[in-house]
Amino acid sequence: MEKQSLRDINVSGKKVFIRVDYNVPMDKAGNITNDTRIRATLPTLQYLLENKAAIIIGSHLGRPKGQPVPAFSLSPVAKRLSELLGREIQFAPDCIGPVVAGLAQNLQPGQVLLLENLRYHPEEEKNDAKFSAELAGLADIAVNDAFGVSHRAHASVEGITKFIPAVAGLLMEKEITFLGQAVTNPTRPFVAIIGGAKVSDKIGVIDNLLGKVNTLIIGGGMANTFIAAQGYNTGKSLVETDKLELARELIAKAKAKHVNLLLPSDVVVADKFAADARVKTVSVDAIEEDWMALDIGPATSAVYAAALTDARTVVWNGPMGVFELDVFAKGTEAVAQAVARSAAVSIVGGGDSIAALEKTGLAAKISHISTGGGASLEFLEGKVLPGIAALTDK
Ligand SMILES: Nc1ncnc2c1ncn2[C@@H]1O[C@H](COP(=O)(O)OP(=O)(O)O)[C@@H](O)[C@H]1O
Ligand SMILES: O=C(OP(=O)(O)O)[C@H](O)COP(=O)(O)O
Repeated sequence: MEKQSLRDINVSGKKVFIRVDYNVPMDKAGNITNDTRIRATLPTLQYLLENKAAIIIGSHLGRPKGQPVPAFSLSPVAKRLSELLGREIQFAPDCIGPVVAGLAQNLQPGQVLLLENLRYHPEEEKNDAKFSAELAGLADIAVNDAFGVSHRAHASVEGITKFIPAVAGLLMEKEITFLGQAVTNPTRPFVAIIGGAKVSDKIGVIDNLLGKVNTLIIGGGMANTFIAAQGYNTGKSLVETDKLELARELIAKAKAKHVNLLLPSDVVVADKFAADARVKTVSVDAIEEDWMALDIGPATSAVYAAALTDARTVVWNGPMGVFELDVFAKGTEAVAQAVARSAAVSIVGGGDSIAALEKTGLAAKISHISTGGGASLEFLEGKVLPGIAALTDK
């Protein structure tokens, strides 16, 4: 790796601000439903503790839009981290301000302080210099172990590196090494699978991916925009209406580039977003006004599974449906089974994608589980992620 990592510096007796991605899925009651992103940072935290650093942890959770929204508090994460690390974690009521500065100042080597959600402040996402400087003022060194958010030029990810030396954490190092190897010279056929709900964030990635992959499989919420772009009614489905033209261009571009672009031919529709909804499978040209597409249908699953049989490299971000509800999890399960069965080097990334994969029990069959979804897609595109670019060169 061209960037310095924790191993290249001396952290003994230092205060270290570590940016992590603890944006973990939670249920409505506030229980963490998948803690992979927390567990993935333990080697870095243990390394820092063994090397006698005082640790200040910063993270976002969800998208609270610059407001202190209690449902997005990191408090449940503090509890889980304490259990996993087997030691007490101090939890700060905010991420900046005099109280936090006092807690950071008194922090001793071997102690751990978790800050409250960085996105409670709009300055985080604006990459505000004053906010970055205030975070930097808490510590001597910044460590980026938040691969999952390194495609965002945010204050705690990018801005902070302008004020204190910044290096990669051990998770970041692992992600870069693995994804780098897999995507520099992928064994073909190379298949990318994109689904999930962050459509406007990720649809732009498809343009570049069309220059890299042999087959592109689209499912989940992402598929609905493509279904609408083909002129079909999508009822109450999640659709990004301002991306229809882009979706049409992508369909045309795939054709011109001879990329096998696979879109659903059938979908599972429901009359509401709930486990007890009325549910049926319909062809994509038969979605009725008051219904919403919440999973790919069985015919589509079969086509997608067949397209994965001969794959040699697979990158997957975004579930094929609302997998959290069993009735809409079948498409994701079918694709997970096909990826697991194939001989491909497989990379599955993203907070919800990891949760979906673990629900299928097939996680052990995947070559690399990446903590980043959007980040791994942008890395795959060949983009330099701002959070990585900002780290100190070797
Ligand atoms: N057809 C759909 N309509 C609405 N939401 C969907 C649909 N398919 C999947 N989803 C939702 O997408 C979410 C995950 O999307 P995303 O955040 O993009 O994935 P990741 O976290 O893996 O990057 C899941 O919560 C899932 O319920
Ligand atoms: O969950 C995340 O991304 P992902 O859904 O692409 O895996 C990261 O924590 C980034 O979150 P963001 O997309 O709200 O910036």
